[in-house]
Amino acid sequence: MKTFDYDDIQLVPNKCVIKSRKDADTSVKFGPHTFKIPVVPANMESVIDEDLAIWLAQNDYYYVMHRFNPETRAAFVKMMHEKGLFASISVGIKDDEYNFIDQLKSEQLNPEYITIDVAHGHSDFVIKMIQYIKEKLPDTFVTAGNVATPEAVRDLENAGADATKVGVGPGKACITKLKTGFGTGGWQLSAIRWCAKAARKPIIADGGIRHNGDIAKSVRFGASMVMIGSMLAGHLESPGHVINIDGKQYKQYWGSASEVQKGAYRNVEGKQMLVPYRGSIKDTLTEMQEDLQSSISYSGGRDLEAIRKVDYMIVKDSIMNGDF
Ligand SMILES: NC(=O)C1=CN([C@@H]2O[C@H](COP(=O)(O)OP(=O)(O)OC[C@H]3O[C@@H](n4cnc5c(N)ncnc54)[C@H](OP(=O)(O)O)[C@@H]3O)[C@@H](O)[C@H]2O)C=CC1
Ligand SMILES: Nc1nc2c(ncn2[C@@H]2O[C@H](COP(=O)(O)O)[C@@H](O)[C@H]2O)c(=O)[nH]1
Repeated sequence: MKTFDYDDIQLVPNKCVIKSRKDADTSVKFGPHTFKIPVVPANMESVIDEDLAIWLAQNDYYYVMHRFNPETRAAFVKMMHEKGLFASISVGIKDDEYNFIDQLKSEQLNPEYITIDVAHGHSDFVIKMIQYIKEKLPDTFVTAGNVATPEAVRDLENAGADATKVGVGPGKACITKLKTGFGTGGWQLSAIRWCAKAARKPIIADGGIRHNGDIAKSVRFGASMVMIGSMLAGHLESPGHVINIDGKQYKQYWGSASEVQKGAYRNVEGKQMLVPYRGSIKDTLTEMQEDLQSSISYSGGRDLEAIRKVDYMIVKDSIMNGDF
């Protein structure tokens, strides 16, 4: 199969029909809510915490809280609902997680969104968890992942998932490709395209975003939402500490399957690294929205739908020469 990734593609402009980029509508409906932009910070401990989740929900951005403080999740759902905000949490697939779903049901805490967050989402045990959540919390919008193939998307959708998350190994802090030989690293955008053709429900493109223009490319190839880790980790609001090295500021970004996250060197498929400090996430999200408005203008339309129809050129191995 001929494959490509974000740097191998350029979208082809169409005649502009809007007077100003401000007139381009970047909003997206995902599940029961409509959000400002099709971007969600990764559900990683180094990317999101409760304060950031509250700010994102208050400002019409989608968020997914991580699952690495499992005992705080029920209180988190309650707190968000008391503030009049939507609750969006993550679960795994181990036995305790079934007790947690039972707890949510018995306490009538119905989160609007649950994301099943495991490395290898094409699994009987993910299917079982989807079915369990849908039985106990039928009104909750369930995203399941991560997967890499159309067959996986169809299996999870057939089990009841409302959305699937695509991307195995393209992440910046990822070493899955090196440790296991598997994944979509190097062909993530092709994987989005391949999976989106089979999907009957929304897909989230997860991992490998390195530039704002990659968001538009993800939308072009079928993503409804784009999950971003490293590019959203280095902010004032991000959980890690600011670190000064030779007059430059950085923040720590660690993989969810790293030794740092796991507290042990077992089945490690992620690493810790430094990302440049970028100030407030508010400015970065605003810039992403402005760049996406520009993308819509280049697509010759007024909203995200227009991007989905544009032509593209494969420019393998050429476009990054000297650009950055
Ligand atoms: N998107 C990506 O490319 C990747 C993301 N991650 C992230 O790292 C975190 C930890 O992930 P994960 O290890 O799945 O979470 P868990 O530790 O919750 O493991 C998931 C469950 O699936 C079992 N399992 C069987 N085969 C695999 C496999 N190949 N990989 C992982 N689990 C398997 C595990 O058992 P056992 O542990 O006994 O094998 C465990 O019971 C998550 O947040 C995940 O999103 C991790 C790697 C890749
Ligand atoms: N293989 C691994 N993938 C991981 C790990 N922790 C998170 N992730 C995935 O990466 C994306 C973010 O990617 P980025 O390119 O935007 O930085 C995240 O949403 C997860 O799917 C890990 O330890 N190993």
